[in-house]
Amino acid sequence: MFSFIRSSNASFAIDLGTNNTLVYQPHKGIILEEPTSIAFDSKRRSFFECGESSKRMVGKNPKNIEIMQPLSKGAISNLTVAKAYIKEVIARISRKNFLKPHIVVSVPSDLNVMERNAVIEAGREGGAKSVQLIKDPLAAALGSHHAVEKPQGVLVLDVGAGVSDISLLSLGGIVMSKSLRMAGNDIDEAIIEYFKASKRVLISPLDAERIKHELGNLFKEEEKVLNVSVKNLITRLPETFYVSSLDVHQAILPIADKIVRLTHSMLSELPPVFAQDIYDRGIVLTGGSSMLKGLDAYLSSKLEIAVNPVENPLHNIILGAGRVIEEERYGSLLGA
Ligand SMILES: Nc1ncnc2c1ncn2[C@@H]1O[C@H](COP(=O)(O)OP(=O)(O)OP(=O)(O)O)[C@@H](O)[C@H]1O
Repeated sequence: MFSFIRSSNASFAIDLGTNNTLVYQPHKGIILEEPTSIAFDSKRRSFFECGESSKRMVGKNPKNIEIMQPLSKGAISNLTVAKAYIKEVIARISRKNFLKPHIVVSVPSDLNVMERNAVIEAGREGGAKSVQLIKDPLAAALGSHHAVEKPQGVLVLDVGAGVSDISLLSLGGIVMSKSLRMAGNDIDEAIIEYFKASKRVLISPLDAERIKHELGNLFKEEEKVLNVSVKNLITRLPETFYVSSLDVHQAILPIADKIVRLTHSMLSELPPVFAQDIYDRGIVLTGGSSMLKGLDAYLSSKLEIAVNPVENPLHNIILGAGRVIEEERYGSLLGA
């Protein structure tokens, strides 16, 4: 299975997320962490900047330059853009290596065959010698040092940017999983919509994310405010607006409740043989959006189960995928 690790071609693990891409090189660690975005110049008909430098152009780009995201809600939404993006990532990571690399890409557990094939095609045409896939929940559990290979249940809730996924793992595989194509980006969107409808102001996506990070809290606390530049939808003019954490709380609750319902539906369908394990150990909470203040306590209070956030929610999938290429015993977790 793991012949490629010993071959002369380099191997890399890639966490290709809706918002963030991370790359792990065996025995070096994380060597790239960037936004999953690429800029396209329609005048020259070519892609040029990718990652952080393309994200910085958002909102400041002339008409001929489009900032594109190859993924939407965890899956490749535009194959041409995805190929160009992966090609750029591979060019960067294997700059000093003339051989095509082997790559292991972590993907959401609910991708269908076409979506998985799109990742493999994008990887191969992007310049990889071979492409293998690992499912995000398995990588996340390994990255946070849970023993996925044992005959015991581990329940992982991953709330990323585009997808919320809850999976029950045992004996190195996924026993069952449920997902919702809704996560951190939808929280940003909910903030924008709330302020549009109730305050008649338009907030930019970047500010909505900043507001979420700084003021988002699923429990009502003492009011905090943040000064944000907005467009007044009545006067059509820009202005400075004070965003209140109490409004942000109202805006984000509906999405959190959808994540509660997803988790509840998984708990209610747990095979009895795993119920004891899960109620003893609780739910492993990961993904960037697990850092939304109060999410662990909110889930725990609504579902009456322990919810344990991982230490490194933005990195544990890539660290787990990295372990798979470093430790031969995990080779069986890979698939196509
Ligand atoms: N402190 C924070 N509070 C709330 N949300 C946060 C915080 N830090 C990061 N996030 C959110 O985490 C999300 C990114 O998480 P992550 O990198 O796990 O997603 P992804 O892998 O790109 O997406 P997906 O797994 O859904 O394809 C973004 O929506 C971001 O706003």
